[in-house]
Amino acid sequence: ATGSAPAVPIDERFDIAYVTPVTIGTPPQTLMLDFDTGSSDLWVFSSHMPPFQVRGQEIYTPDESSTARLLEGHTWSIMYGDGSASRGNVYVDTFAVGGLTVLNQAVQTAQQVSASFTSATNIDGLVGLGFSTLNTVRPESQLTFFDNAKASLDNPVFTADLKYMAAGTYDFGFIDRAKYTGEITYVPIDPDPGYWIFTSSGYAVGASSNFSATPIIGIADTGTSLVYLPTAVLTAYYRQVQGATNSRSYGGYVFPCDSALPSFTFGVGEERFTIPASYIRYAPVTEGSATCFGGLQSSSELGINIWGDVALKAAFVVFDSRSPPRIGWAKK
Ligand SMILES: Cc1cc(CN)n(C)n1
Repeated sequence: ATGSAPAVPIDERFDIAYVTPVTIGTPPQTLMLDFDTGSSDLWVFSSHMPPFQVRGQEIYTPDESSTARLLEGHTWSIMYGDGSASRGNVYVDTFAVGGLTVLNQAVQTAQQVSASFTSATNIDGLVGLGFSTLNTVRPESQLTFFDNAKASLDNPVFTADLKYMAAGTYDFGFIDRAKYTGEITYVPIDPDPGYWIFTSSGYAVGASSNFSATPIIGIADTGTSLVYLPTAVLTAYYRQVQGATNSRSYGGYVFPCDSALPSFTFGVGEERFTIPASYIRYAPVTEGSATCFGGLQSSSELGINIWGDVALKAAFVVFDSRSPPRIGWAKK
């Protein structure tokens, strides 16, 4: 089996996050979920939430699904790197995305979500594509949809083709030769922490002229908007940007929106990927401001480097969960 589904930006002005249509239950209930390689819970806004926490999101109502079964005594609770959080109980039900159907998928129904989820009116929940060891359901942790689907997939892989201010694609079970150019460069993944962790071979400010060959261990995270890298890399980059400052009040590097920006190049093995300046001129700090927030930010507070959407949309990325797992990067 194979599947293919769109990854649609939730905002037409900035690539804050991408959502993908899925159906849950019988008859099918359609929700738009954020496919997140940086976590491993499949959770949804639900009929179990207080109405004031729902602001336009679609909700899953298990009582209206003839195939929903409560997973007795099971609960979940998750907090993400950005401080957002949610928790609730658990059902199993039929889950379908891009032509793929998984019976008895654990669907975590929210009872509480934090304010930032309530404000994200175009995100109805998340589909974790990390390793199932990270799943937060207790007393028995649950498998991701990808782990449940894997045995029936033509190949145990999924790919991310995210795009700048446009709809991209998640493919499951196959690698679409038409979505990339040249060859795919694969590097090993350390699955133990549960993330898609790999080592980048270095970086350059601008094109890959002055490339610094220095290993950068980080996670490929489709659920994070920006790129978070070590301070040394950030100072090397923003030193080239007129008026750039690391703003405590805005919580990161900002610069005048009309400043010239270099591109940013990162290495995967011998291959070099360049993030265009337009991706790094991420968004005005507030609507209409002449100050812009950078797409490259510091990882010093996070304890881990993150290759989020700003980097992922510069490439075609293969998440290959063969044994041992690996990640592949190709130009497009
Ligand atoms: C909701 C959410 C998901 C992620 C990435 N794993 N973050 C940082 N926030």
